[in-house]
Amino acid sequence: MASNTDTTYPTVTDADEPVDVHSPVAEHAVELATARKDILRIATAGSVDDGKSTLIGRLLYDSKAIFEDQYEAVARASKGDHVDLALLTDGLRAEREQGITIDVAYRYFATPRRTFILADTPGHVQYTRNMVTGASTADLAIVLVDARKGMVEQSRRHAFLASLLRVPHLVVAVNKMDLVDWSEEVFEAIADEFSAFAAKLSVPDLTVVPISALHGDNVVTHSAKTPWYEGPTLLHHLEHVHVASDRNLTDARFPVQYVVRPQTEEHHDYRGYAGTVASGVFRTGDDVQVLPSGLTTTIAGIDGPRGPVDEAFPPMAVTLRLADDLDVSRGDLVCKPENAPTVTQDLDALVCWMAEEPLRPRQRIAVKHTTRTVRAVVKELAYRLDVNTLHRDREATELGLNDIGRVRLRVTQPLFVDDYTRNRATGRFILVDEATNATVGAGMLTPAG
Ligand SMILES: Nc1nc2c(ncn2[C@@H]2O[C@H](COP(=O)(O)OP(=O)(O)OP(=O)(O)O)[C@@H](O)[C@H]2O)c(=O)[nH]1
Repeated sequence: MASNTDTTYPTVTDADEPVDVHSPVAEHAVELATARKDILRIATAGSVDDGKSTLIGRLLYDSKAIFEDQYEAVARASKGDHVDLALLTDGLRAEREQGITIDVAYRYFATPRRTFILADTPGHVQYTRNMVTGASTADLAIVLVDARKGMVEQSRRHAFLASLLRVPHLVVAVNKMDLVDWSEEVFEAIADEFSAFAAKLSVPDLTVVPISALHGDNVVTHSAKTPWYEGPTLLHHLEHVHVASDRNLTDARFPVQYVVRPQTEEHHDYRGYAGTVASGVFRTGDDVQVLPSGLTTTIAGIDGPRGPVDEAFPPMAVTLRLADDLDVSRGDLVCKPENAPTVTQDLDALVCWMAEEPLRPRQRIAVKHTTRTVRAVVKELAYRLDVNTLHRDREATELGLNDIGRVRLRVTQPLFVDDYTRNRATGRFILVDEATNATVGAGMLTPAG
């Protein structure tokens, strides 16, 4: 068997992010994951001016994730008494958006305990779309609320989306506490209202923190202004929230991203299948099944970026070597014979529509599911959901921009799917306009109800 320790294989980039598939950030994430650092993926949401940029700036600054010269530039550009940390975030955001139509910017920061990948989803325009994009892979969502305004319609909407996307942990950051005199009553009223709403949504874990992003209170260090608050600071919670058990380590799913066949003399008989483990655990010697062929074999070896590894689990990017020379190609799925996903051409999903041009029955569209892209036709729109009242409008004939509804699709080739509630990686897909290649929707395969 060929050894690969001195061979550089291309890095897997696109199995984990639904939209920003080729970003260097995704590559970096894979790097970090394979280095086995503990990673927390965070999605942020808030309405305009709630202080999201300031909070992100504060987290980056206080965790020393920015360079001194960046801070000095921001300090010089700030008006008034305070250094405007939002300039930092907005500056980065502007840089990121130059020339590319990506709405979600990913940022990194790290503490000795954890590495954080923060999906910064601009609140004002198309927030549903941005949040769906950012939150579908998130371990935790932060919803910002302005303490002066309390819970507003968008807070409800963001909490609803986080629960719809099955984000396991929700944090409500009650910001601008300095503007309500650090009032415990104001904070408690918001916390109570939010908890009551979250209880209706099956939010598994809710934490509410009183903060001032501008002044840094309870963001990284405990504030002397809120002696009545005994909970964790925001960063402490982010560092300690327990996420390992949120990952599905039961159902082994490895969507093949590409076949690795180095063209060098030395490695001419090497063949591996590269991808990111979507769920479950793969070990050398395991019996596996490849879909759609249904053929079975065993794993001869697993190669990580730094050489062979004994086992692979999500979200590690690895190359699997199989004992038999099967015909495996991009879009195939490696799983375990006794625990295969559903193979189907009929998708029944909650779809969040993200295009100006509405979604309508009989429309043709492309479906991108894990590493497989297939053509599809919209068979039926069962209902459109009102996110504020949770009412289902069964008379609806189309889904407009940012609408959510239950849609049935028929795809031209089988997909290997799981229920989204069980497996976020194989239970979601994105909808792509065939003509423009733009992402126009995101779907979650959840049981019809
Ligand atoms: N007093 C006070 N002002 C704050 C606090 N956090 C943010 N602000 C101010 O609120 C305004 C809006 O903050 P941003 O961080 O730009 O708000 P945002 O939600 O990120 O807005 P977008 O980026 O446009 O979505 C700015 O003037 C901030 O300085 C806070 O804790 N206290």
